[in-house]
Amino acid sequence: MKYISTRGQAPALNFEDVLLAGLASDGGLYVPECLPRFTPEQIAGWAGLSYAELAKRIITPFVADSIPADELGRIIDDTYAVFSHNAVAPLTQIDSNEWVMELFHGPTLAFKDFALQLLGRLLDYTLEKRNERAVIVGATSGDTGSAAIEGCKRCDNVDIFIMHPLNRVSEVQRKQMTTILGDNIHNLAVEGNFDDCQAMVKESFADQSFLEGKARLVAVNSINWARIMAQVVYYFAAGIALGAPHRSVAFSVPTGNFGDIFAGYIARNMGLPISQLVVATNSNDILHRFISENHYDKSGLEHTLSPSMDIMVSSNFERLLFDLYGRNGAAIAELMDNFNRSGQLTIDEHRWSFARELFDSARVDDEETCETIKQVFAESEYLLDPHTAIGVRAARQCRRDASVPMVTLATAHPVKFPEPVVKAGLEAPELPFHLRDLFDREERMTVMKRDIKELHALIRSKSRAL
Ligand SMILES: Cc1ncc(COP(=O)(O)O)c(C=O)c1O
Ligand SMILES: N[C@@H](CCOP(=O)(O)O)C(=O)O
Repeated sequence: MKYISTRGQAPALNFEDVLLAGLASDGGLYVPECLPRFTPEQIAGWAGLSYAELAKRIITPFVADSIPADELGRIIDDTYAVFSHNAVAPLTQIDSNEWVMELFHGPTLAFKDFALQLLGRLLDYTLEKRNERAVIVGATSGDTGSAAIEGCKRCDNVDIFIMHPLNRVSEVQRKQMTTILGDNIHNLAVEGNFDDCQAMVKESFADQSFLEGKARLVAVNSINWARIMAQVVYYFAAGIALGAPHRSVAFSVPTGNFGDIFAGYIARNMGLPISQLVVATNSNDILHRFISENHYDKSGLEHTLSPSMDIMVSSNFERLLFDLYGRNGAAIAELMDNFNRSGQLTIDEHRWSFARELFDSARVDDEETCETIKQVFAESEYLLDPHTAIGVRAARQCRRDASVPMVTLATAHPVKFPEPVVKAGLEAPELPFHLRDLFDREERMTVMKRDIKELHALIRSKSRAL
């Protein structure tokens, strides 16, 4: 399978090179040139498979020319063996025909583990095989950081630098990142917001001269196609459990960088009958404004009770635009150029209407988030984390057809975000056994300005590869 850039100028690559590439050299994001499509008979035949077996069937066509089947099988088995629930992504019913898919049974208690446990192993395998070293630069609003560190901490061939916005992640999130100590792990707390951190990641890919050709720069954010690929699997898992391919399914997805919901869109294009995708945002509602009014415009970033979604510029939105513009890279390059200059974007009406056939959206503020946590707990004694609460509220607001199962992605465990739980008048849950001493562990991080030169100097001084 070949991968092409959304901006049409970068060379087409195979999976291995895409895994190691991050952003394309023209500033675009890599996507498969042509998606594999499964027949209803194939999908029906997957009922009852374990999560790992299902993952092998879905991931194989994306990686087959880079990773032999037996290696891939071993990597996938190892990846999903570390999850603490046998079902890996269990479904819990919270109302009639309404479900949450729990994506928080991995080591760091958020959906990021699904892709980053896999990515760490894929990187390890690939770098070892090529005898190469890599520098990872990532941005996090709280969850990607710890999942990436957990996923890559054992890779001897990587140095990992993770930027988070100073004082803008929850205590548990920060501790999960900063207490994993190792010579190859570097936590950087940036005086800025998530968008600043993400912009510095992209600037680093655009000009890699600071590496002096001595190491590869690798992305762990969802700009890396491997992240999206791994996240496609759980849509199939939920859909099949609820009757696909004989029955359609709808999903509501707490959304920030548009990676998770984009994986749902890909699952649909691969043959899963998804009839509706709900983009659920917090007050940082740029994506809701696009879906509801065809107006994508950058405004100030607010600090909310769902900090992982405090994101304004959504990287993966470009991947959707690429499809909406008939996969015309030149058109996307121009569109993104205009957006970078003006901070605004509106697309042709017919393209937007096409997106609206599948996508709906809702914006949920902090007060409504706490109300929803309280309401769902009163209805079913099920405790939602604030991001999932946004998803559930949006699902209830936007649902098109009550006969279609509606699944909200439970993207994090509530233990990571005690503040909104307590504000909802409920008791915060206790940390699970493997994190019980989290608050006693030694922390290590460096505070820095939003300054690309400072970042690159730090990387040069700390990376073992440079
Ligand atoms: C808990 C949680 N929910 C939802 C999201 C949003 O997901 P995405 O950025 O893929 O849209 C994130 C961060 O990305 C997150 O950490
Ligand atoms: N919410 C994320 C933000 C980064 O998104 P990513 O999916 O592109 O890695 C986080 O928790 O860090």
